[in-house]
Order: sequence, then structure tokens, then C-alpha cells
Amino acid sequence: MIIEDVQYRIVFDSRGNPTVECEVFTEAGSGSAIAPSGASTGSEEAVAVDPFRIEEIEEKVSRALIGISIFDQREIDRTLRDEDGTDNFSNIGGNFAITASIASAKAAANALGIPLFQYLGGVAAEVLPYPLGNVIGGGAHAAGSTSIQEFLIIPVGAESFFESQFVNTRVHAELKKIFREKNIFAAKGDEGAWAAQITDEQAFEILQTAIDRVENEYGVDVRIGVDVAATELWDGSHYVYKDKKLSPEEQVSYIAELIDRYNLLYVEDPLHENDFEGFAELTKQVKTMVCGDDLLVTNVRRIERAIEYGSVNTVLIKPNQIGTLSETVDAIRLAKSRNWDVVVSHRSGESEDSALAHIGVAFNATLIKTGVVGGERISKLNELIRIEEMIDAIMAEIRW
Ligand SMILES: O=C(O)[C@@H](CO)OP(=O)(O)O
Ligand SMILES: [Mg+2]
Repeated sequence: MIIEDVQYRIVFDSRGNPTVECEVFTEAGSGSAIAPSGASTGSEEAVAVDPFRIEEIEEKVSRALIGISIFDQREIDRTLRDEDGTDNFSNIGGNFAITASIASAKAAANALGIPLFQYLGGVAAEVLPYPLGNVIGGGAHAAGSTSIQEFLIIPVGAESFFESQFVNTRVHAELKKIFREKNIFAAKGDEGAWAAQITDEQAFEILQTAIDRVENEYGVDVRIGVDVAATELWDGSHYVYKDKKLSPEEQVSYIAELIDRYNLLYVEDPLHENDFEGFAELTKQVKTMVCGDDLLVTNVRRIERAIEYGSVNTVLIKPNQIGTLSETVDAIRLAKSRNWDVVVSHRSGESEDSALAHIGVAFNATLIKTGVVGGERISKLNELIRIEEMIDAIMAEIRW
């Protein structure tokens, strides 16, 4: 079954910015995908181009893809690469490429009449990731709030995906109460996390109080994680926080101290995007998940470098950072070959597209990073609740 047509349209993302949606057609129907976008992007990411170049790029992509088998994802993705001709998709745009790539996979799954997670992951796709929920945020996602970009929670004691997300929503709601009790004005940042004029230390204390209350009420363990997004703090020689300035060595000890003090389970981008050695220094010292986002940008070449240095033990996977589904899978496989944990992640600018939930289940991600609230975050979380139901139903039928 071949690709018969490829069409793009311009739609809007959660920040209200125009973005592209791609629809790939076969004789059996179609599949579609919407491009997300980052605010704190890594400099080595695939480049998103202006959605208003739609006419020119749609012409190129459809000419290239029409006639290829919808089930030959590698060939589809190779063709997108060839058509672009650059390393970072600066020609046809990572946004135009990733949507064509994922829309093709969805069209293939639809043609077979199976869900995307099953098309991509087969019978091995039977475990759900835990939701890594962003509950307090600042940095590039909310000006004036914390220096650390994201304070995240992981409900490690939950027994189902539903329960995990339920607990995360309780912590998010409890935080609202605490901000009120303390007379701290809190608004919401780009990902639905609370944004307030507080220091990072205050954020940790407030979050710990919220977690204690929720743990008491529901009897589930909740751990804290952070995305420092340290490239945003880096001025070329120091990490500049609201209330302090740290040298690279001080930054490593500060993060190690935070891990110890708040029993952090997860730390993302604790150092700037080119400090492979600094990451390695920290990873050696701690037992927690040390994750590379801007450092690795879902790119096999950068993951190889991180393996060489021993920089991390966890990879963040954002399909739009690399631009095709096949290369996303290559990044996941390479990380898994080193026993790293895999975390699939949304972007700060998102949409109702829920493919990320399917990709997380298909490739056995340990965690899925989304917000906790907001339609564009909830679309992935609710999809995981549906997938959990589907897996239960499938497992009740299949016997090994
Ligand atoms: O840094 C991050 O991990 C992401 C998602 O939370 O932010 P952005 O999409 O703005 O890069
Ligand atoms: Mg990040």
C-alpha cells in the first residue's frame, strides 16, 4: 500500500503560535500529526522553519513521498532526509519532516486497523511509563519565576497509570492551596506548572509540603525531579541564578547537594549543552537518573559522545529534535543498549496530538514528561489511560 498524497495545513499550538499539521493519505485512509515547539531549544536540534512556507514545502515533500510503501518507515524517513539535504533539516524544516514521518506511521497503523503503539512496539508494548509531571516552573517557560525551569514529580508508588496521573493532579492542586495559604501569587507557565516569584529553595520546600500532604492522604510515594535547563542559565563562564552565580565546579556540587537534600530521583540538563565532561562528573557522584536533553537532542551522534564520556544514564527523547521517527527509534535503541533509562517528552508548545503517548509505550519508556494539566498535556495523559485499558484487554486474550 503506497502513499497517495501528503497535505499540510497551518494550525495553532498551546502558546497560540502557528504550527504545521501533516496528513498522509493511502487508499485505506490517512494519518495525521501536529508539530510541537520548544522555548528552551538545544542549539543542535533540528530547525523548525516558518509554517507559512507551507506551499513550497508541501510540494517538495509530497513529490518525494508519493509512491513509497506506507509500511516502509525507514524509506519514508530516508527520503525526507534526502529531500532536505542538510544535517539539521534547515531546508524543509524539522517541523515539516517530523509531522510527515509520524503521520505516515499513523496512516500505516490505521491501514492495519491497530493503534499506533502496537504498530510501533508489537507485543512488547505492554508496560506504561510513569508520568513525570511538571508542577512548578520558571526559566524560559515563565519569566520572573524560579531559575530552575521545571520542578517535576514522579508517583513511584502508583499501581496503574490512572493512579499515577491522579496522584500528580492532587499534588498540582495541593500546590495551589499552599500558594494561597502563604499569600503567594501564582500563575501558570507554558506547561501548566505553577509560576511564582519564589526562589528555587522555596519551590523545593513548598513542593515537599504538597507531596507530604498527598502521600499522607493517598498512601502513594511521590519523588521529586528537576529540569535545570542549565544552558539557559549559562553565561559562558558561570551559571547565573536569581540569587547566586556558580562556577561549573560549584554547579556540580550544588546539584549533587540538591539531589541529596531533596532525594531527587531525576535531574535533567544540570549543566550546559556542551559540557559532556561536567555531566560525567555528576553522573559518577550520584545514584539518581541524570538525563540529557539539550545535551543529546535525540541525536545518535551526541548520544555516542555521551557514552564515550559516561555523561548520563538517561536520555530524553523528543522526536521533533531529530526530525524523523526512524532516527528517534535509533536514539532510543542506542540508549537502551547501554541500559540507560528512556524518557519521552513533550515540548513547551504542544497540541492535542497524542502520538507521544504511543511512542512512550511502544519503546518501553520509563517515564513520559508532560505537564499535569492543560488540554494539550491531558491529551497525552488521557490517551495513556485508554492505552492502559487496551493493553489490559489484549493481555486478557493473548497467551504466551
Ligand atoms: O526543556 C524541556 O525539557 C522542554 C519541555 O519541558 O522545554 P522546551 O520544549 O521549551 O524545550
Ligand atoms: Mg529539558
